[in-house]
Amino acid sequence: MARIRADKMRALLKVYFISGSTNTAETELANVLAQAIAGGVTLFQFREKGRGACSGAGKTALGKKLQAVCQKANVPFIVNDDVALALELDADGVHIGQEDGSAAEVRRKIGDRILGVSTHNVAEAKQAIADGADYLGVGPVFATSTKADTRAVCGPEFIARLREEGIHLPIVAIGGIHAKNAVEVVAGKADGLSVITAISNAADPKAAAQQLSQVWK
Ligand SMILES: Cc1ncc(COP(=O)(O)OP(=O)(O)O)c(N)n1
Ligand SMILES: Cc1nc(C(=O)O)sc1CCOP(=O)(O)O
Ligand SMILES: [Mg+2]
Repeated sequence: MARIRADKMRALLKVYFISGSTNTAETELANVLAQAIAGGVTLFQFREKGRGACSGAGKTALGKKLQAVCQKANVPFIVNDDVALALELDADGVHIGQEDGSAAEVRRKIGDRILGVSTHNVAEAKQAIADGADYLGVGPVFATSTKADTRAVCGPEFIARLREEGIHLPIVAIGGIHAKNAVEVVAGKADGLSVITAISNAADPKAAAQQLSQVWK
């Protein structure tokens, strides 16, 4: 296997759905994911965090179930934070943040699998690139109530600023994105839209994913 090419990575980031069992009122997250994929989700991140989240064997079992949904539809399956679980499941990749340890070490552990790293400024972005990231997660571009410990809202225009500073790795925006403001993110030079509640809380996850997908057309 070889590292993913930047053009393929950009295509996968277009509609990046992130979720865990605590993000949806629907008891079967696998159903929400299947509907979202039918609506055009291009990449999925299993992020099992927060009060009431599964751990241990329950987390592994849920991960396997969601991975099977992704595999059926040929959508790559990324694991948030938990490198050991990603290796156990033979996931397609891992996403880590600045508080999750060394990206270089994660790259050594996961080989050619996809590595995403959250970055908030040019120095972090350059370090993530040097460490072997395949894409950068940048946010929060808008206010979000899904994650309490975010940095300050940076606005979608921050991504254009990173480009001007010479950061050319694929970038996915995150934080408070929904169908109505997604167009601002696209105009701000992001390669992709990553969302939790815009899909996980939607009455119709398929339609929600379709609307986000439509922004790229
Ligand atoms: C695509 C994407 N971007 C950013 C994040 C946030 O990662 P992190 O800062 O490590 O926070 P947690 O998600 O681990 O709470 C992400 N998960 N995905
Ligand atoms: C997981 C996460 N990371 C963020 C960051 O800024 O790094 S914002 C965020 C939550 C995104 O959820 P929603 O789409 O519901 O706003
Ligand atoms: Mg993290």
